[in-house]
Amino acid sequence: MTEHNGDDPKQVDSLINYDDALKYWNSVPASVDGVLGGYGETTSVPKADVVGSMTFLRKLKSRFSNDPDKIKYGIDFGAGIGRVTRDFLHKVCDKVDLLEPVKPFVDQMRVELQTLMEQGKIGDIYEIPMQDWKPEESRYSLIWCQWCCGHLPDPAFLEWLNKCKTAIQKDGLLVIKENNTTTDEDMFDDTDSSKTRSDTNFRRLFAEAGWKLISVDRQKGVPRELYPIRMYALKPE
Ligand SMILES: C[S@@+](CC[C@H](N)C(=O)[O-])C[C@H]1O[C@@H](n2cnc3c(N)ncnc32)[C@H](O)[C@@H]1O
Repeated sequence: MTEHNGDDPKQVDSLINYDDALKYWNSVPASVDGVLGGYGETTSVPKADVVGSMTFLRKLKSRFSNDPDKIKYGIDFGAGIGRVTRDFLHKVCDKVDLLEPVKPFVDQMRVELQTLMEQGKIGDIYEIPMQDWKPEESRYSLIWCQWCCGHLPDPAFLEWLNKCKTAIQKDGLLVIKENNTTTDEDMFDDTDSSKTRSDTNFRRLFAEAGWKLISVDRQKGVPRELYPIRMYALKPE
Protein backbone atom coordinates (compact mmCIF):
# COMPACT_ATOMS: atom_id res chain seq x y z
CA MET A 1 0.00 0.00 0.00
CA THR A 2 1.49 3.35 -1.02
CA GLU A 3 0.10 6.49 0.51
CA HIS A 4 0.56 10.10 -0.48
CA ASN A 5 -0.43 12.88 1.78
CA GLY A 6 -1.06 16.50 0.89
CA ASP A 7 -1.90 19.77 2.59
CA ASP A 8 -4.36 20.46 -0.18
CA PRO A 9 -7.41 18.14 -0.32
CA LYS A 10 -7.79 19.06 -4.02
CA GLN A 11 -4.39 17.61 -4.82
CA VAL A 12 -5.28 14.32 -3.12
CA ASP A 13 -8.70 14.36 -4.87
CA SER A 14 -7.03 14.57 -8.27
CA LEU A 15 -5.39 11.17 -7.68
CA ILE A 16 -8.72 9.35 -7.21
CA ASN A 17 -9.77 7.28 -10.21
CA TYR A 18 -13.17 5.53 -10.19
CA ASP A 19 -12.13 2.84 -12.72
CA ASP A 20 -8.99 1.91 -10.76
CA ALA A 21 -11.13 1.56 -7.63
CA LEU A 22 -13.59 -0.79 -9.31
CA LYS A 23 -10.74 -2.79 -10.83
CA TYR A 24 -9.28 -3.31 -7.36
CA TRP A 25 -12.59 -4.32 -5.72
CA ASN A 26 -13.40 -6.68 -8.60
CA SER A 27 -10.07 -8.44 -7.97
CA VAL A 28 -10.57 -9.29 -4.27
CA PRO A 29 -12.56 -12.26 -2.91
CA ALA A 30 -16.27 -11.66 -2.32
CA SER A 31 -15.92 -12.37 1.40
CA VAL A 32 -15.76 -10.46 4.69
CA ASP A 33 -11.97 -10.75 4.53
CA GLY A 34 -12.00 -9.31 1.00
CA VAL A 35 -14.19 -6.29 1.73
CA LEU A 36 -12.33 -5.53 4.97
CA GLY A 37 -8.87 -5.61 3.40
CA GLY A 38 -7.72 -8.73 5.26
CA TYR A 39 -9.40 -7.87 8.60
CA GLY A 40 -12.03 -10.59 8.28
CA GLU A 41 -13.63 -13.04 10.69
CA THR A 42 -10.29 -14.27 12.14
CA THR A 43 -9.73 -10.75 13.56
CA SER A 44 -11.60 -8.65 16.13
CA VAL A 45 -12.71 -6.12 13.50
CA PRO A 46 -16.11 -7.39 12.22
CA LYS A 47 -17.52 -8.13 15.70
CA ALA A 48 -16.16 -4.94 17.29
CA ASP A 49 -17.54 -2.97 14.35
CA VAL A 50 -21.08 -4.29 14.83
CA VAL A 51 -21.02 -3.76 18.60
CA GLY A 52 -19.68 -0.22 18.09
CA SER A 53 -22.37 0.66 15.56
CA MET A 54 -25.16 -0.80 17.69
CA THR A 55 -23.99 1.07 20.82
CA PHE A 56 -23.68 4.33 18.87
CA LEU A 57 -27.16 4.08 17.40
CA ARG A 58 -28.75 2.98 20.68
CA LYS A 59 -27.55 6.24 22.27
CA LEU A 60 -29.32 8.15 19.48
CA LYS A 61 -32.57 6.21 19.62
CA SER A 62 -34.67 9.11 20.88
CA ARG A 63 -33.21 11.38 18.19
CA PHE A 64 -34.64 9.69 15.10
CA SER A 65 -37.73 8.06 13.59
CA ASN A 66 -39.91 7.64 16.63
CA ASP A 67 -43.23 7.31 14.79
CA PRO A 68 -44.26 3.64 15.34
CA ASP A 69 -46.65 3.81 12.37
CA LYS A 70 -43.94 4.72 9.89
CA ILE A 71 -41.85 2.02 8.18
CA LYS A 72 -38.18 2.47 9.11
CA TYR A 73 -36.45 2.33 5.75
CA GLY A 74 -32.64 2.25 5.65
CA ILE A 75 -29.97 2.24 2.95
CA ASP A 76 -26.50 0.68 3.11
CA PHE A 77 -24.03 2.54 0.85
CA GLY A 78 -20.97 0.77 -0.59
CA ALA A 79 -22.49 -2.33 0.92
CA GLY A 80 -19.89 -4.86 -0.29
CA ILE A 81 -21.32 -8.35 0.27
CA GLY A 82 -24.04 -6.97 2.58
CA ARG A 83 -22.14 -7.56 5.82
CA VAL A 84 -23.39 -4.38 7.56
CA THR A 85 -27.02 -5.08 6.65
CA ARG A 86 -26.76 -8.78 7.55
CA ASP A 87 -25.16 -8.21 10.96
CA PHE A 88 -26.63 -4.90 12.05
CA LEU A 89 -28.86 -2.70 9.87
CA HIS A 90 -31.70 -5.22 9.58
CA LYS A 91 -31.99 -5.11 13.38
CA VAL A 92 -32.57 -1.35 13.48
CA CYS A 93 -34.60 -0.94 10.25
CA ASP A 94 -37.80 -2.58 8.99
CA LYS A 95 -36.42 -2.72 5.47
CA VAL A 96 -33.03 -1.98 3.90
CA ASP A 97 -31.97 -0.98 0.36
CA LEU A 98 -28.34 -1.62 -0.61
CA LEU A 99 -26.06 0.11 -3.10
CA GLU A 100 -22.88 -1.57 -4.38
CA PRO A 101 -21.24 -1.20 -7.81
CA VAL A 102 -19.19 -4.43 -7.89
CA LYS A 103 -21.10 -7.35 -9.46
CA PRO A 104 -19.36 -10.27 -7.67
CA PHE A 105 -20.14 -8.54 -4.34
CA VAL A 106 -23.78 -8.04 -5.33
CA ASP A 107 -24.02 -11.72 -6.34
CA GLN A 108 -22.61 -12.77 -2.95
CA MET A 109 -24.89 -10.26 -1.18
CA ARG A 110 -27.90 -12.13 -2.56
CA VAL A 111 -26.54 -15.30 -0.88
CA GLU A 112 -25.67 -13.60 2.44
CA LEU A 113 -29.08 -11.90 2.63
CA GLN A 114 -31.25 -14.75 1.37
CA THR A 115 -33.04 -15.31 4.69
CA LEU A 116 -33.64 -11.58 5.16
CA MET A 117 -34.99 -11.40 1.60
CA GLU A 118 -37.42 -14.21 2.35
CA GLN A 119 -38.53 -12.26 5.43
CA GLY A 120 -39.23 -9.20 3.25
CA LYS A 121 -36.53 -7.15 5.01
CA ILE A 122 -34.53 -6.30 1.89
CA GLY A 123 -35.76 -3.63 -0.50
CA ASP A 124 -33.98 -2.57 -3.69
CA ILE A 125 -30.41 -3.47 -4.59
CA TYR A 126 -28.74 -0.78 -6.70
CA GLU A 127 -25.75 -2.11 -8.64
CA ILE A 128 -24.29 1.36 -9.24
CA PRO A 129 -21.61 3.62 -7.75
CA MET A 130 -22.79 6.13 -5.17
CA GLN A 131 -21.97 9.13 -7.39
CA ASP A 132 -24.65 7.88 -9.86
CA TRP A 133 -27.37 7.44 -7.22
CA LYS A 134 -30.69 9.21 -7.84
CA PRO A 135 -32.37 9.93 -4.52
CA GLU A 136 -36.08 9.44 -3.93
CA GLU A 137 -37.60 12.18 -1.82
CA SER A 138 -37.99 11.44 1.92
CA ARG A 139 -37.55 7.68 1.53
CA TYR A 140 -35.13 6.91 4.36
CA SER A 141 -35.16 7.14 8.12
CA LEU A 142 -31.54 5.91 8.23
CA ILE A 143 -28.80 6.41 5.64
CA TRP A 144 -25.68 4.39 6.54
CA CYS A 145 -22.41 4.88 4.68
CA GLN A 146 -19.46 2.84 5.89
CA TRP A 147 -15.93 2.58 4.54
CA CYS A 148 -16.74 3.77 1.03
CA CYS A 149 -17.07 7.56 0.83
CA GLY A 150 -13.28 7.86 0.45
CA HIS A 151 -13.92 6.73 -3.11
CA LEU A 152 -15.40 10.15 -3.86
CA PRO A 153 -13.30 13.30 -4.18
CA ASP A 154 -14.62 16.23 -2.11
CA PRO A 155 -16.82 17.87 -4.81
CA ALA A 156 -18.58 14.53 -5.56
CA PHE A 157 -18.88 13.80 -1.83
CA LEU A 158 -20.55 17.19 -1.32
CA GLU A 159 -22.97 16.42 -4.16
CA TRP A 160 -23.80 13.07 -2.55
CA LEU A 161 -24.35 14.77 0.83
CA ASN A 162 -26.80 17.09 -0.89
CA LYS A 163 -28.69 14.19 -2.44
CA CYS A 164 -28.95 12.63 1.02
CA LYS A 165 -30.82 15.75 2.17
CA THR A 166 -33.45 14.98 -0.48
CA ALA A 167 -33.65 11.29 0.45
CA ILE A 168 -33.83 11.61 4.24
CA GLN A 169 -37.12 11.77 6.15
CA LYS A 170 -37.77 14.78 8.37
CA ASP A 171 -36.75 12.93 11.53
CA GLY A 172 -34.16 10.72 9.82
CA LEU A 173 -30.46 10.25 10.44
CA LEU A 174 -27.36 10.03 8.25
CA VAL A 175 -24.47 8.02 9.72
CA ILE A 176 -21.02 8.02 8.18
CA LYS A 177 -18.53 5.53 9.58
CA GLU A 178 -15.06 6.01 8.19
CA ASN A 179 -11.34 5.91 8.87
CA ASN A 180 -9.61 9.18 9.70
CA THR A 181 -6.02 10.21 9.20
CA THR A 182 -4.16 11.10 12.37
CA THR A 183 -3.25 14.55 11.07
CA ASP A 184 -5.22 17.42 9.50
CA GLU A 185 -4.36 16.14 6.05
CA ASP A 186 -6.17 13.74 3.73
CA MET A 187 -4.14 10.80 2.39
CA PHE A 188 -4.40 8.98 -0.93
CA ASP A 189 -4.32 5.18 -0.94
CA ASP A 190 -3.32 3.76 -4.29
CA THR A 191 -4.34 0.21 -3.40
CA ASP A 192 -8.03 0.95 -4.00
CA SER A 193 -7.69 4.52 -5.36
CA SER A 194 -9.48 6.10 -2.43
CA LYS A 195 -8.62 8.72 0.13
CA THR A 196 -8.74 8.80 3.90
CA ARG A 197 -10.07 12.10 5.19
CA SER A 198 -8.95 13.91 8.27
CA ASP A 199 -11.56 14.47 10.98
CA THR A 200 -11.17 18.20 10.28
CA ASN A 201 -11.99 17.82 6.59
CA PHE A 202 -15.04 15.64 7.32
CA ARG A 203 -16.44 18.26 9.71
CA ARG A 204 -15.75 21.05 7.21
CA LEU A 205 -17.55 19.16 4.43
CA PHE A 206 -20.56 18.30 6.64
CA ALA A 207 -20.95 21.99 7.54
CA GLU A 208 -20.50 23.10 3.93
CA ALA A 209 -23.24 20.69 2.78
CA GLY A 210 -25.63 21.90 5.50
CA TRP A 211 -25.52 18.88 7.80
CA LYS A 212 -25.46 19.30 11.56
CA LEU A 213 -23.20 16.91 13.47
CA ILE A 214 -25.24 15.70 16.45
CA SER A 215 -22.92 12.96 17.75
CA VAL A 216 -19.53 11.43 17.09
CA ASP A 217 -17.81 8.37 18.60
CA ARG A 218 -14.53 6.53 18.12
CA GLN A 219 -14.74 2.82 17.34
CA LYS A 220 -13.21 0.76 20.16
CA GLY A 221 -11.66 -2.71 20.26
CA VAL A 222 -9.89 -2.75 16.90
CA PRO A 223 -6.18 -3.41 16.28
CA ARG A 224 -3.89 -0.50 17.09
CA GLU A 225 -2.26 -0.46 13.68
CA LEU A 226 -5.53 0.65 12.04
CA TYR A 227 -6.48 4.26 11.41
CA PRO A 228 -8.85 5.77 13.98
CA ILE A 229 -12.45 4.99 12.96
CA ARG A 230 -15.21 7.51 13.68
CA MET A 231 -18.99 7.33 13.49
CA TYR A 232 -20.62 10.65 12.63
CA ALA A 233 -24.38 11.11 13.15
CA LEU A 234 -25.83 13.94 11.10
CA LYS A 235 -29.13 15.72 10.62
CA PRO A 236 -30.01 18.31 7.98
CA GLU A 237 -29.59 21.88 9.34
C1 LIG B 1 -13.97 -1.36 2.41
S1 LIG B 1 -15.32 -2.01 1.47
C2 LIG B 1 -16.62 -1.81 2.66
C3 LIG B 1 -17.82 -2.67 2.39
C4 LIG B 1 -18.94 -2.56 3.42
N1 LIG B 1 -19.34 -1.19 3.65
C5 LIG B 1 -18.51 -3.17 4.72
O1 LIG B 1 -18.18 -2.42 5.66
O2 LIG B 1 -18.50 -4.41 4.82
C6 LIG B 1 -15.60 -0.66 0.31
C7 LIG B 1 -16.77 -0.89 -0.61
O3 LIG B 1 -17.01 0.29 -1.38
C8 LIG B 1 -17.35 -0.11 -2.70
N2 LIG B 1 -17.14 1.01 -3.64
C9 LIG B 1 -16.05 1.32 -4.36
N3 LIG B 1 -16.27 2.43 -5.10
C10 LIG B 1 -17.53 2.83 -4.82
C11 LIG B 1 -18.36 3.89 -5.28
N4 LIG B 1 -17.92 4.79 -6.15
N5 LIG B 1 -19.62 3.98 -4.79
C12 LIG B 1 -20.08 3.09 -3.89
N6 LIG B 1 -19.34 2.06 -3.43
C13 LIG B 1 -18.09 1.93 -3.88
C14 LIG B 1 -16.48 -1.30 -2.95
O4 LIG B 1 -16.91 -2.07 -4.05
C15 LIG B 1 -16.57 -2.03 -1.61
O5 LIG B 1 -17.65 -2.88 -1.56
